[in-house]
Amino acid sequence: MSHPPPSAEEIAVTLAELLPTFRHSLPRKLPDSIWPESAVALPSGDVTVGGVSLTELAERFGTPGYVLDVQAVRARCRAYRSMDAEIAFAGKAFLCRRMARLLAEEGMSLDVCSAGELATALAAGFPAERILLHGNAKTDRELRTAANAGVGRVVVDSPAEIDRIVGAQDVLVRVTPGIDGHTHRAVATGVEDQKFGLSLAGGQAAAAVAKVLQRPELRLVGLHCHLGSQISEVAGYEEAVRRLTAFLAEIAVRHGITLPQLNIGGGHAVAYRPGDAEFDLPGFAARIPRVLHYECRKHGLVVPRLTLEPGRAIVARAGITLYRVVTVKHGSSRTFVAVDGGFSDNPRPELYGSRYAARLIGRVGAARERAMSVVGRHCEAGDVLIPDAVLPVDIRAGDLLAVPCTGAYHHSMASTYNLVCRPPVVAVDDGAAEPWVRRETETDLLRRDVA
Ligand SMILES: Cc1ncc(COP(=O)(O)O)c(C=O)c1O
Ligand SMILES: N[C@@H](CCCC[NH3+])C(=O)O
Repeated sequence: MSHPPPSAEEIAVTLAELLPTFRHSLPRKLPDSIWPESAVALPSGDVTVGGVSLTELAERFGTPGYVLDVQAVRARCRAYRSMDAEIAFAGKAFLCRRMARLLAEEGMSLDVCSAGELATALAAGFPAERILLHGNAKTDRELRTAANAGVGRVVVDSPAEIDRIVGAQDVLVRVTPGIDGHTHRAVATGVEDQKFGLSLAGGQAAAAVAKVLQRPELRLVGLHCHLGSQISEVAGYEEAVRRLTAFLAEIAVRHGITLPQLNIGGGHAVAYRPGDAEFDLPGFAARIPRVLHYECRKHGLVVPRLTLEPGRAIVARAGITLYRVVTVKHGSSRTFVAVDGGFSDNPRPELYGSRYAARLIGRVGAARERAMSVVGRHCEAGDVLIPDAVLPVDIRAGDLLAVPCTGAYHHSMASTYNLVCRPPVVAVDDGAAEPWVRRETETDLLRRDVA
């Protein structure tokens, strides 16, 4: 007996039922903007990054651990370097010797803000002339080390510092332009009345310029400003270019000099969770040089060389943190998934209320998912990594979790709170894993404990 052919509606229902199963039976790229481009989800529930299995990385190097996709970092360096500008990576986002060597290979410059960052860059053989020294409280030792090493430029952040700069040095004056980048107030540095820079409106920037010019061994090469961090709008940068170009014109009139460099800092936002606002780099690359050229023409200035200082936008998305679930506790109103890391490897949720996503790695979890709190291991009730992570309901001790977009300001802000050792950084590239920074051990901790 022959069956009547299925209706279009029946075919659609069958396909819809089969599709999820089919989808999970093939490797697929992780769809959202928060994973490195190379991330692939496998039918087993594992994820590979840079061609390396995250499950294998966790087994080989332990957890918690930071994973860094080398090609993702290089791709971001190249995206920025395609602009007609000097690109100085902000070392505070993530720095180790191997990273400094990668940056040198990619033709980047480097912004350092401490003796430690400077020592790391120099130990890696990073060309000193491509280093800029930042900081609102540079010590004499740091200024001396920079001078001895032949560091390219010092970015002046206070009037008193001008007297303390050692030797013949190229300097930029850091200007506070009075621009709100609409970001978290802890990282908003373009606005008035805070510790960074010299106010444009208040005249402190103009006074600093005059003071630098009084020291003949210093060469004033340009102006700098940094609006803040995790800024998603381009408009603030356009306004910064307008205000700083007007100031360059004022300097030209008052002192008869044309400054050849304009550094408008970094701060370009990334998405930490799907749907978060991201910085529009192509829009920025199209608009900023146009505004700069227009303003320079208007003021009759030679167009200065533009410098950018992205940190987060270069490394954030290249990084992933791997955690092992230690215990799952069902509280009165929520489930707590406690992992073997936390505040010490990621203080950003507590500092800025930053939000992340997490993914179960290495097995296919229950189809049903629910929001739960991924919490750290530290002795603070606020040590909550993700208050609302959507995870399979059968999550259990021993499971592996990956938190993407942790390449910037995670390793660099890690602490040893509770004397918990800091995680390693393992770089992945073309199917191979290479530790760049090893895991800290209790012996490391005790080495500093000298009495
Ligand atoms: C002077 C300076 N330049 C560049 C950066 C890099 O910022 P981001 O990592 O947000 O690009 C910072 C940090 O905010 C900074 O203080
Ligand atoms: N540490 C901050 C950014 C500060 C930028 C340094 N000026 C963060 O994790 O977002």
